[in-house]
Amino acid sequence: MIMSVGEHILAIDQGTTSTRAIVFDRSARPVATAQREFAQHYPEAGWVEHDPEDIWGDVLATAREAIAAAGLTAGAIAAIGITNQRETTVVWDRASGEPIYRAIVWQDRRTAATCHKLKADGIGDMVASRTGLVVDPYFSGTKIAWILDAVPGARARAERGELAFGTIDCFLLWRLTGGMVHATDVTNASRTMLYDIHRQQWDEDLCRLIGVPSAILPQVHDNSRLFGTTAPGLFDRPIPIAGMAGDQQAALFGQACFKAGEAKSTYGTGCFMLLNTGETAVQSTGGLLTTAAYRLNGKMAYALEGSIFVAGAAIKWLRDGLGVITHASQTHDMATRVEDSHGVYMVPAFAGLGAPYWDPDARGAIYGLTLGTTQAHLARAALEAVGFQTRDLAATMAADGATWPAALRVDGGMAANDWLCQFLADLLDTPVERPDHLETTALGAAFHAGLAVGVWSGLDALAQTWRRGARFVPSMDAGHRAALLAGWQDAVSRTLSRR
Ligand SMILES: Nc1ncnc2c1ncn2[C@@H]1O[C@H](COP(=O)(O)OP(=O)(O)O)[C@@H](O)[C@H]1O
Ligand SMILES: O=P(O)(O)OC[C@H](O)CO
Repeated sequence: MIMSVGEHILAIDQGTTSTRAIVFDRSARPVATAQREFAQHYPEAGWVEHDPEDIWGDVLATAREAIAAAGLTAGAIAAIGITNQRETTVVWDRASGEPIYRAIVWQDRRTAATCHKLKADGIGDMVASRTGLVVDPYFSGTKIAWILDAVPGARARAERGELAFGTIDCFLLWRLTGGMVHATDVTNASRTMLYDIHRQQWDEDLCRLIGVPSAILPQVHDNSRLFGTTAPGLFDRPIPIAGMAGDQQAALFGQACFKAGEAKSTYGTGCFMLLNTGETAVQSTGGLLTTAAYRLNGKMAYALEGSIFVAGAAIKWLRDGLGVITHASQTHDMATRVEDSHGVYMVPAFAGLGAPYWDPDARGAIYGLTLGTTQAHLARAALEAVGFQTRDLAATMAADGATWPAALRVDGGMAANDWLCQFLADLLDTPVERPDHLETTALGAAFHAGLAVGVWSGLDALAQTWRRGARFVPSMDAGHRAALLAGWQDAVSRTLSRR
């Protein structure tokens, strides 16, 4: 264990649309937050990029702001925990530290044709059995290969060991340590389509087949350990970086879902439901992912994951694309104002469909429009789509034989919406529990870092900090639920690309 004088933990939560830094105290309460939204780049249809320099600038600025807003100096920070949008891929020059291309974001579909070819070549079973994933542009592997082929000379430089790949956690660790450490953690590695989650090492066969030289890959570590120390000059004192985890696994950890059979669903840009399956890596037959939940002291816990690409992003589209709302929270009152969605179903396949359909070529659709359709019906249909997709994941988990939790814990910006939480409870026929603050992703990163430096003694101490804010109990009758679900299934089947 690393000994440290401070008692606070700084969590960096680098998300898809914004970067947050949150200072937590020993009782796991957020004492100060700083947040910045950053630019999304859509250079071509289906492409999504971020500027890694924007991300780095925002991380540093929000980290400093949060420490100052808490009335602290770096000396009071026992450790930093990093959590991040997963899969998003950065390749940089080891000598200069400069990215050779913008970050290709997890939502980006540019490698769909490559993935179709890989599937046609028959590597789907190998990918599933070794990495727990499905062959899809979502994951980092084909994005890395794309950058190496698109940037002149990059492949040769990668083979000579001059370039480094990292997901956002890894890139930030590199920058925070002044280029001293090139490492990631098991949860982020398990999203690359290159990492064998059973043998817990990079898979040379997959690297060769996907076209990724192993010289580019980072070291892979437990989630909770000393990853490195911040470079001189970044803060008024060097701070240990002692926790790292992909944001969805961090949320599972922050929700204290430490036992097999406990699950959380996070509603941000997308929706990600993770069920802790303990030491057993459950292989889904229905399109869910098997993924590392966390590894502590060398011992792996696995999770079954359902990944939905569009949740809050549909609400953002109502605001920014259609101008139907000016603030996301308005959707609550709009959904409440109408009796039902008036037969409108929205299938938000803006970035293809993820679990359990895995159709990268599907595109969004709205069905059932009439002259009586209002903005409120559209808003309600967008919220309902999030519920229906969650129900699809839950049904697949049940079909995979997984133990369904007594209650589903929810978090993420969109979980602030009471109407959505009640609809989730009704559709899932399971109580939905919301913690008293929704920053569980950041908290999970703080937990990992705090465990490593002794701020918390172990998982029991962490579990005791979980505080329920609200509970939503199912109240929809079974016939109504079945009718709604039938309409949804019909809408989805009309949207699939049938490739
Ligand atoms: N009250 C609300 N009702 C519905 N959607 C909301 C509400 N508040 C936020 N959202 C949506 O949630 C998303 C923000 O959640 P957040 O967890 O910050 O996302 P991320 O970490 O993916 O950037 C946005 O897409 C926003 O449209
Ligand atoms: O940034 P978020 O919260 O939308 O999460 C993105 C996921 O990690 C993508 O797998």
